[in-house]
Amino acid sequence: MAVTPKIAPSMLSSDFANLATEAQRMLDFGADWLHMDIMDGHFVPNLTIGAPVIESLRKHTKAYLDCHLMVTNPLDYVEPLAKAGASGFTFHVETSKNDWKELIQRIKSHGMRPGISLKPGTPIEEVFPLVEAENPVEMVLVMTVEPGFGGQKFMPEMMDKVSPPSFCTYT
Ligand SMILES: O=C(CO)[C@@H](O)[C@H](O)COP(=O)(O)O
Repeated sequence: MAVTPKIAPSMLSSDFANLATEAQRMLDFGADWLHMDIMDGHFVPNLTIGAPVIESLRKHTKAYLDCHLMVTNPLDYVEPLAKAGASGFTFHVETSKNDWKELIQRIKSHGMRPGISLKPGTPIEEVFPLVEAENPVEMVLVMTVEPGFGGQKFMPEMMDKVSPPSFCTYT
């Protein structure tokens, strides 16, 4: 199946006082999606944006808002982010061991696209059940940095998680 790469720059390094302008600049440079890093200061030691910022940005762009939920309780964010206009809702496998089926169902029923993310220390096999499920996620976000901050050094060893053998084994 041919996969078309998409460019989804993280807005984490934006001037948040001018987010709409920064977002348009990314789109003018050819971004397909806008990657929105949502952090709760609990799952990761940083606090960024939430539904109100997504809602404000949605008033200025029709772009795909690819929300990455670095939060301990992703279920709490489904309805607020759907109402705010989020397009994608990617949660972490480390925070959803027991309720990922409900999460996927809720995300989809609220009109958003479910994705799953995993930290560098989490084996890729942990997300296979969510990819293989009858009602699966539609994207896997392999973290190549520790979640929580921008500007970190790329971890090339993470590429083993996205090499064909890992998924060929799965498929
Ligand atoms: O989730 C994260 C970091 O927690 C990623 O979205 C990127 O690490 C954002 O930072 P830069 O791309 O600016 O380094």
